[in-house]
Amino acid sequence: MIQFNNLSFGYSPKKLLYKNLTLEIQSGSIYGLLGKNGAGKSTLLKNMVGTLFPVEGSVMVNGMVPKTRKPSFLQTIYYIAEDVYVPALTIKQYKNLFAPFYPLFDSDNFYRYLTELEVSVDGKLNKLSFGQQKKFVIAFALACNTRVLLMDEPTNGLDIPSKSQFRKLIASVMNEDRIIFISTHQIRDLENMIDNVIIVDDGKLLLHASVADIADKVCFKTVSEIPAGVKVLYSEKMLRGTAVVMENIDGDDSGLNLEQLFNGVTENPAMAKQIFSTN
Ligand SMILES: Nc1ncnc2c1ncn2[C@@H]1O[C@H](COP(=O)(O)OP(=O)(O)OP(=O)(O)O)[C@@H](O)[C@H]1O
Repeated sequence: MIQFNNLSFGYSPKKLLYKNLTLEIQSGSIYGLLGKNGAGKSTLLKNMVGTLFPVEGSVMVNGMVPKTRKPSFLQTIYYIAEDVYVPALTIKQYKNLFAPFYPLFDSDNFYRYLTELEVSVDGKLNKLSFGQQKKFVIAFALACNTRVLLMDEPTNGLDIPSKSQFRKLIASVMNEDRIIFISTHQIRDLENMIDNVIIVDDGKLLLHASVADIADKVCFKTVSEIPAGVKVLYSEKMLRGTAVVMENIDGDDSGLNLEQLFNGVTENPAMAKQIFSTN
């Protein structure tokens, strides 16, 4: 479990980005972290891995304090940054150098993931294309078998087949002890994969809800007229009617449209709060 307890964080002491953030992230779940540019997504991930740390309050990852960066903590968490960096080493050299830091590293699976993601194992890593480097890092991260896996824009730069392969791999490595936490703008890449959604804006937590809770509280419809007497979180004129995200008063099961949900929550946070705070 990851617990943010009244966490405040700012890059400058005079201007806090997060103020009193309290949030609990459960094991056994895949989280999608969404937010506009500059909303504070990467900052949140860096607080979890301990490269940034709170000004006030705390963050605990499976009972450990990230900022101490103890080996016993670092071997349980893997963070894929948005911009990957790979040294001028072969895949084998890289594995021999870095895998020993992760006691649960699975070499057979590592090569299997590379094959499934179609990353060539010959030559130096820095000669691979950006997308191939990204896939190499994903394969390595998955093979580390850490209890916490944080990924910042993992599908950025991946081609279409690789994105679906990525989703399959994530589903295959998930278990009840693990937390997989993905920050992204590529909303479509997350649909059908995540079971919890977190939306932040300007350092504020606008939404933390399970996909089941979202389906319970709102429905996604295309209507000819915007319905009256019901909370409409978001509407958008389409070719055939108006797409709406509205309060789910009839218990409809209309699936999830993360993009529309995101637009509704960020444009209308007060209404989102009202809808999602009801039981
Ligand atoms: N090293 C830094 N020093 C000062 N301010 C920073 C630093 N890194 C980020 N910020 C600021 O903190 C805020 C949050 O940045 P962050 O990178 O967490 O956003 P993000 O949601 O990940 O954005 P994006 O989607 O564009 O990657 C932004 O206003 C950004 O300018």
